[in-house]
Amino acid sequence: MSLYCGTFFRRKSFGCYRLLSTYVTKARYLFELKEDDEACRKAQQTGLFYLFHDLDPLLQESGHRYLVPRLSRAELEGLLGKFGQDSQRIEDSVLVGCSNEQEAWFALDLGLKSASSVRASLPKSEMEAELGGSFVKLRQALLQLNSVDSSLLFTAQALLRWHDGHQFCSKSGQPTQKNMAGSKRVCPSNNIIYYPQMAPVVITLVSDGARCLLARQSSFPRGLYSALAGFCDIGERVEEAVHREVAEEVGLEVENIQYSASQHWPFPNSSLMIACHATVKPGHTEIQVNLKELEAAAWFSLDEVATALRRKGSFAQQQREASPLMLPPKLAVAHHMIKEWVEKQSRSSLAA
Ligand SMILES: NC(=O)c1ccc[n+]([C@@H]2O[C@H](COP(=O)([O-])OP(=O)(O)OC[C@H]3O[C@@H](n4cnc5c(N)ncnc54)[C@H](O)[C@@H]3O)[C@@H](O)[C@H]2O)c1
Ligand SMILES: [Mg+2]
Repeated sequence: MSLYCGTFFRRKSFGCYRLLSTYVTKARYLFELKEDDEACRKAQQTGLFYLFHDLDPLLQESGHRYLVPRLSRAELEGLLGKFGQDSQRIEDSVLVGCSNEQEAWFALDLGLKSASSVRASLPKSEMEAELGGSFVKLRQALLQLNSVDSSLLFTAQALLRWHDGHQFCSKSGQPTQKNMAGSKRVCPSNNIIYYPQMAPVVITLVSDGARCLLARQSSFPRGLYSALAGFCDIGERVEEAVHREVAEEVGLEVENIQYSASQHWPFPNSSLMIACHATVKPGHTEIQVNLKELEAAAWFSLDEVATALRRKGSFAQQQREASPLMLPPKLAVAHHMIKEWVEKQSRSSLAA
């Protein structure tokens, strides 16, 4: 039997040869780049770069989709040169992933305002003209990106935003320094290490066995309803946060909490969405909406939700067609949970 097959190959590890999957090799490589500044600096020589301007990613329109261009080191140096910047600026980039072939991917923001002239914000429209693309608000581009690109851009934007907001040590007030990969910042005066943070958020799809509970905030597009979401309080377990958020927002007590999925969500800051299903006790279904948090909440039947899930078109199109219920886009974990609930309910009504 050959020791080489498909995505597996040999690597010397702990004094003996063993097979490592492509995934494990990638994970170990990324770990090395985060830990070792020299290795990361070397990876920047052959890596690819996603560009941002003031946290908006560079995108290129292609029909109804957006493509996400990446620049080689040589292309990036050429661009920086045209705007009077030297290649030192490349070290401001943050590591966001790598290919199966260990080509490292970085994100670099050339538009963030900085006190230093070396880190000057480069002019947006001139850069767009030079690059043949535009810097687009990530929220606006969401529906026109594929899931791989959106996930990568979510990570990149969150990391760039975190670095921009953590330039100073909260203890000493001194400037902090980014490591080469951008996986941490250190205060040189007291060696405090700061790591990028995410806020845990629970999102719960409550069911009474036949219907599911969806709610909307006044900031949502007209007609859009989603599952109940809320930030975890410090010291809280996920189950406690689910109980509390549902009680706070709609005045119900839930049971049978089941984890479904999770997602990193960059809006408005970096959140880790933890999606759960839960049920209310039979008969305990009367909603009391907390109007400080929500504009409305209601129970929806399987038929109403399944019909809304099948609807295609942008929110604007659906609003023009006066759709009675609009659901979150496919890439939101709320969509995934609602779909999961519809599938489960449809299976059990078929079996009945
Ligand atoms: N991806 C998805 O499917 C999906 C769906 C719904 C909501 N969300 C996200 O979930 C998040 C939380 O939902 P919500 O707004 O209903 O939360 P919420 O019900 O906890 O209410 C928000 C309020 O919580 C407080 N808060 C406590 N900790 C906070 C923190 N770390 N950051 C910001 N505010 C904090 C603030 O007062 C804020 O106004 C939102 O940011 C939203 O973007 C994602
Ligand atoms: Mg909420």
